[in-house]
Amino acid sequence: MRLENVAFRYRRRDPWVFKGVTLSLAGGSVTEVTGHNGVGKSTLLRVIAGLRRPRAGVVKDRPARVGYAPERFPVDQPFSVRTYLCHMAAMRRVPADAVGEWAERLAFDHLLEVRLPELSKGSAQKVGIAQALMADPELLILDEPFAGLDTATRDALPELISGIAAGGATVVVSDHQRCIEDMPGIGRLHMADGAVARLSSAGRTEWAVLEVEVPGDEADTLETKLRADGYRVRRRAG
Ligand SMILES: Nc1ncnc2c1ncn2[C@@H]1O[C@H](COP(=O)(O)OP(=O)(O)OP(=O)(O)O)[C@@H](O)[C@H]1O
Repeated sequence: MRLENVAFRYRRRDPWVFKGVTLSLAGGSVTEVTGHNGVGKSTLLRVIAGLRRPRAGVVKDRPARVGYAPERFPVDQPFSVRTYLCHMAAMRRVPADAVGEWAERLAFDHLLEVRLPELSKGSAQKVGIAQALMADPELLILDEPFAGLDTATRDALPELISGIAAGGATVVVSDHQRCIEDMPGIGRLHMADGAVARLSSAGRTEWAVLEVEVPGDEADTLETKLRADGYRVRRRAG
């Protein structure tokens, strides 16, 4: 699919979230979107998914079957996990067996009878991811899927994502935590100042290690900033 000169703002008098965005997203590719908080990653993902219409420009050749997992899964619906997922499966004409299979793969099968509002943040995140994956999507959009996940699921998700891309789907992931940055062949989009730049991985293969000491109360902010700018950050205790 392709975005041509796409611009978006929420309301007519609002500032543009982004402008002049032209990019192609190939079938079989995984693309990581990075950028500071509030720069417009979720908004770009919603436009790519077709949930928001661009105010200018065009989106061409969006695949028909889209799976989208929002940054925060809306848990205020009065259903159990099973009822919700079976309903989503029926809407997408997916056999109901898929619910149990995905619940097992994402390790929340013990929560199928729990009501959505009673889920923990990470478990709700898994349900949101499952409903996106279940649709056998040709375009898969995951907005910060790693946030709040337990280690086992966080470790398993990159392989799941690359498997879906290997089947020909176009995958776009916003990933503050940089959990998929080392995925072979991954494409990178970086958002800043209302523009989207494609970063090449060429020239980025040789990494230097720089030790920096910062005041403890600034460490979290700085870490987030550095990660959003595309750097790898490792914390040392003490
Ligand atoms: N529904 C909305 N209505 C109006 N403005 C919005 C809406 N959603 C987001 N915005 C604004 O659009 C801009 C981009 O927000 P967006 O959530 O896309 O950023 P983000 O890069 O995903 O942020 P984060 O990293 O914190 O998730 C922000 O200024 C935000 O306040």
